[in-house]
Amino acid sequence: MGAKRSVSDLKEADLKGKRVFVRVDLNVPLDDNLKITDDTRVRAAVPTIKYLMQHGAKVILSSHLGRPKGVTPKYSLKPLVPRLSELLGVEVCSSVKMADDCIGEEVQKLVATIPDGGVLLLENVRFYKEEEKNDPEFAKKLALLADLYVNDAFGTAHRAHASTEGVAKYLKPSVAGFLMQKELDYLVGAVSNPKKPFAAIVGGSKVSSKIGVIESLLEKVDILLLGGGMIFTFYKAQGHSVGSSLVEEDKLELATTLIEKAKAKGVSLLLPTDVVIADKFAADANSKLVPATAIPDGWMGLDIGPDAIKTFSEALDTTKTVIWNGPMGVFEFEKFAVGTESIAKKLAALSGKGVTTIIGGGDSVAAVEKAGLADKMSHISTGGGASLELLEGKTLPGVLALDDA
Ligand SMILES: Nc1ncnc2c1ncn2[C@@H]1O[C@H](COP(=O)(O)OP(=O)(O)O)[C@@H](O)[C@H]1O
Ligand SMILES: O=C(OP(=O)(O)O)[C@H](O)COP(=O)(O)O
Repeated sequence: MGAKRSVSDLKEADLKGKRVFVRVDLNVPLDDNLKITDDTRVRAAVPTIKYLMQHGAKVILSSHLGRPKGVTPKYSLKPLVPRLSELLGVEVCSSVKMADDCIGEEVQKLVATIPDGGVLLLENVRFYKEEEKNDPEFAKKLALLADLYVNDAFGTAHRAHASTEGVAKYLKPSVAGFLMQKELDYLVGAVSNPKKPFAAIVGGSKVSSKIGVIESLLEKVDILLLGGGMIFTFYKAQGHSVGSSLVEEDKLELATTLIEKAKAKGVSLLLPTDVVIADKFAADANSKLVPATAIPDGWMGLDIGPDAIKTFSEALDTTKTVIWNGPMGVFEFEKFAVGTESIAKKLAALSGKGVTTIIGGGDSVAAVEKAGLADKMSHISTGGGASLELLEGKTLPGVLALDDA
């Protein structure tokens, strides 16, 4: 996938008075009172919107929220309007309006009222099943609203949907927004051309969900640190007792192959030497520390131990680029969050010393945010699934559809 045209290539002459369809990812968590509990994605969408506003464009924002089946009030994007208005600045608040739909005559009428530099937020594009089917007729109806297209929805760029892929065929130019560009710069740029030594930390629950990432990273990294639930499949494959830890029996052979591949490629693959085990999968479980290779029956490994943290930290001290995907333990339970928190702290400290630190989406981001260290990292991805697919070396349809640079 070559470089894509960016919104920064569009100047005042290209934008003034133009209707710009901007696909953003405003799929944020809402509580029972429809309050936003994490506005990271809203904040991340702001630079592109502001740029377009400042250059006199009429900004039409489109996003999905959740996975609704048809029109579902709890998945309306209306709760996003106040925060979006706040972030875009008081003088433009009045121009953030809400269409009750995302296509059709009424929406077209509303679009016609957007002043230059104004913003309109369309209703959840997934209220139409045609969105996820990438229906060309639906994409044409979206395209009818605008003159050009900006895709800044990195978190949804792995979906070939009408608003992320189909619509790009009918609107030209079709360009990447600033967030999309930044995500690609870090997750493709820094990873394919990293300052070396380059380390990857891969954790999370299952080997099966990370095979692609591990295989792809083995081609690039000098050091690979493995943590989380997946390590027990590796230990079992090596003949160790893992008690009732998470194991994927059908992935034992694969785990052995991955260890051999790392050896053949000269990648230093480190597994935790000690683990914190629990007598049940619960926040209030009894716990103790044991060597990772000697977990007693009836106990399960839920976190990496202090010795592993020390070994991992020392290995990371030698690096210039680190990418992290997946927690080191069940960080949702306080007792088993130490490994994940320690790695987050280590990466924050390394960032301070000029090491490029990239957090590849999903639960690892939640863990870094929980530790209050998000602003210390070089880059935190806004996409879980999308960043995984990129790290696996896949091409994202939402990016592929954009104009080449
Ligand atoms: N030792 C473990 N045993 C069981 N589950 C684990 C263990 N370590 C981590 N996990 C779980 O893995 C989940 C995250 O896995 P995954 O979705 O693969 O990560 P990510 O979202 O970062 O890609 C977390 O919910 C965490 O509780
Ligand atoms: O939250 C998202 O993905 P993520 O949880 O993998 O980061 C995106 O908004 C995509 O949503 P989807 O997985 O319903 O297509």
